[in-house]
Amino acid sequence: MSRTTAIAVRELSKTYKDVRALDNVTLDLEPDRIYGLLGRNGAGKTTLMSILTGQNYADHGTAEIFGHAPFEHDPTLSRICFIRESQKYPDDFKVFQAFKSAALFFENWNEQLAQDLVQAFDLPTKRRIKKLSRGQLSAVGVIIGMASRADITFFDEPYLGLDAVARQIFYDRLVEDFAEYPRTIVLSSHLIDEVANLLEHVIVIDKGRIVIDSDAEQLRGTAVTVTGDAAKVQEFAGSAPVIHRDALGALSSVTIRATLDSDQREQAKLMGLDLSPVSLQQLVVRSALSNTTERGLDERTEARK
Ligand SMILES: Nc1ncnc2c1ncn2[C@@H]1O[C@H](COP(=O)(O)OP(=O)(O)OP(=O)(O)O)[C@@H](O)[C@H]1O
Repeated sequence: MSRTTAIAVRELSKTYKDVRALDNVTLDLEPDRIYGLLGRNGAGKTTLMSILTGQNYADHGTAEIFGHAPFEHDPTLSRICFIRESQKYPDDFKVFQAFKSAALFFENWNEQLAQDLVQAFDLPTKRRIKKLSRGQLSAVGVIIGMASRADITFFDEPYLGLDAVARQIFYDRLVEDFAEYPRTIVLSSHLIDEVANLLEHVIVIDKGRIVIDSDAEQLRGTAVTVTGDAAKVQEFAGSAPVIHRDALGALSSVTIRATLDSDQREQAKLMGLDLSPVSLQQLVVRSALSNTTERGLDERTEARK
């Protein structure tokens, strides 16, 4: 593992009875970056995060955080904060007590940030946690995750029940605080378009396998949608792999995997074609769909043997 690696995962696999939740996952995550861990329901995101935080075991392979297996090394665990969608707190805990115990556990805890966020989310700190609404409960997790300023923070779909305004507060404050106190953030989310601008690096997992592991900017440049006269679109697309195709009479709109240079862009313009960028959400959805199709083909071929 190089000195610049925060998380190193090698050939990690995990099977629950007949479900292969992780299938030979290898990844390196650098410190001080915001990662998006994206994927469909049941793709393996929570399983991966729970192994990385020492709350679950892999059947095969290794996972290291700052050079240590998390479950064997307490000092490493205290550098990690894991906020889960269905975070559990002790019965009868009040909100402020949850913050007090987090402050004791996380050495970089920032009380001022916690208080600012309490105000921003309008959270009743004296109320018992079990009486909170679903969105308020999520706000407690978000506040702990942010105010912990842990070296690595995992947010596993932390927004359940948060309204659009509260989610925007979360995104804005995360970016603001990250700019001042960079750390490694791993954010798992289904709301890809909402979080797209936050992410510096994107990891897409599908059926336990990594299907995309790419810098977010680079990833956006790997596909383009070409729209115009169907024959010209076809000519321009040539043999580039097609991710998606829409036809409307003589017009067509084709999304291709290609990184265009300025000459090719000029050529498209001369041909009267329109080029538009592909959103992260589209790329992720298309990758998951093509993985499903390929896996389906693999499995059908296997079955015939
Ligand atoms: N304790 C368990 N016992 C059996 N199967 C499990 C267990 N935990 C997870 N699984 C299965 O493993 C697969 C991966 O689950 P995981 O929770 O990691 O997915 P996820 O990507 O976090 O999904 P979601 O986005 O829906 O939260 C799923 O098929 C799930 O049903």
